[in-house]
Amino acid sequence: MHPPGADTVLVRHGDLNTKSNTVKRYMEGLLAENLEAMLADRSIPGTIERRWNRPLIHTNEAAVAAATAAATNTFGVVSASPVLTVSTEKARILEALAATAREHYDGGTFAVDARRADKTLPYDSEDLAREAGTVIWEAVEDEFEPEVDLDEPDLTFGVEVREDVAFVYLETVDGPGGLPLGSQEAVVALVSGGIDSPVAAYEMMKRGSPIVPAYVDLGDYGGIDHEARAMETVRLLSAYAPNFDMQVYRVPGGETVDLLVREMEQGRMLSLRRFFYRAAETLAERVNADGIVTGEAAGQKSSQTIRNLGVTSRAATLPIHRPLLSRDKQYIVAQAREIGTFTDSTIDAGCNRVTPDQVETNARLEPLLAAEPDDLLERAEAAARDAELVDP
Ligand SMILES: Nc1ncnc2c1ncn2[C@@H]1O[C@H](COP(=O)(O)OP(=O)(O)OP(=O)(O)O)[C@@H](O)[C@H]1O
Repeated sequence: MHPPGADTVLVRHGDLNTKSNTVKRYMEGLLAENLEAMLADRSIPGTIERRWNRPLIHTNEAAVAAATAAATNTFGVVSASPVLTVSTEKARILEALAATAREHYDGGTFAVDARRADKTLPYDSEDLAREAGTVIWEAVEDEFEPEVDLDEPDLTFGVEVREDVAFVYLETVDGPGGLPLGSQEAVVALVSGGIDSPVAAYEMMKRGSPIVPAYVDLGDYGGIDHEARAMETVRLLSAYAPNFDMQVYRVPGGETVDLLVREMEQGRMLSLRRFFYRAAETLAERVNADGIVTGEAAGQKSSQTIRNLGVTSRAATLPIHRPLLSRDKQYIVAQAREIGTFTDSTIDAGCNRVTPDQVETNARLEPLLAAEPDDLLERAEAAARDAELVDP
């Protein structure tokens, strides 16, 4: 919902404001590039203007809702509003508010949220809010019985007055927050066909790290559905990063899984993790990434007890980031739904099928190393070198 004639999107960012001016300028530049790419990917007309702390997207009224949606899918954006731009003259602002009220008010309570960045203007935000309330009231009172509610209004008329222009809007749509993608170094994302790993990858992207997705082909223990699901989630994630390459490295792991199932009972799941981490690390060297991200959460599975994570993580020297470590499943599922990667599928494939009858929750490194194939980590390195790039 937007004021009649709105053809601009006001974009707000958050964490960038805590940076030094040089870093902030750099990050704002990245944000502008990412916004441009997002618009182009969705064929939305628009140009980006970098002003004050608020990037603006200039588009047209027919595209302003789609441009707002694109902005609120861009990392680093806290919120965005489709706005009508008018001069800072109070009469013009009040006129725009009255026209907006006539178009969109249909009963219920309302409030005015007025902000003023330029303290030299001949009116302050309180005056403006008061007069705006009266003007809106008068615009609709013939048809309705308007009511003001400053705490929980049905409709909020927003006004933001800057140095040389003012913006009038009705809607503030939340974005993901975080930092612009590309402002941190890349990480290799271990993605399976599950619910958690795409959410973990998304969390790293949200903090600015492009991801290099890696899927370990588990041979007969994975299967076509498992891989298809992993690819589909990467494809969905790539919509948040249209100007970043999101091809997937498919790491051949089938033979090693067969070997582990044949030769190990207890602990084989942990050795498989060690294979994953070392493969991811080798891949990271290959693509110049600085970390690994997984969807693991403390205690979610036997391989994810704090002790087991401690033992298996030693297969890699690069940091293994686990943004979901402290999250409950319910939270992760809600987040997966929110970002669009949730899948209802409950196919029994992937690591679950490798799990032995007797699970290990309390591993120690030395016995695990003694039990696993001697060349496990060399196998992982070779597999990462042989990994092929596939389109998700
Ligand atoms: N086949 C695979 N290829 C790449 N990474 C994998 C694969 N299987 C598991 N992982 C990684 O190991 C983590 C823990 O594995 P787990 O067995 O819990 O995965 P899952 O339940 O199949 O999937 P998810 O954790 O995504 O819900 C995953 O979050 C993912 O980062």
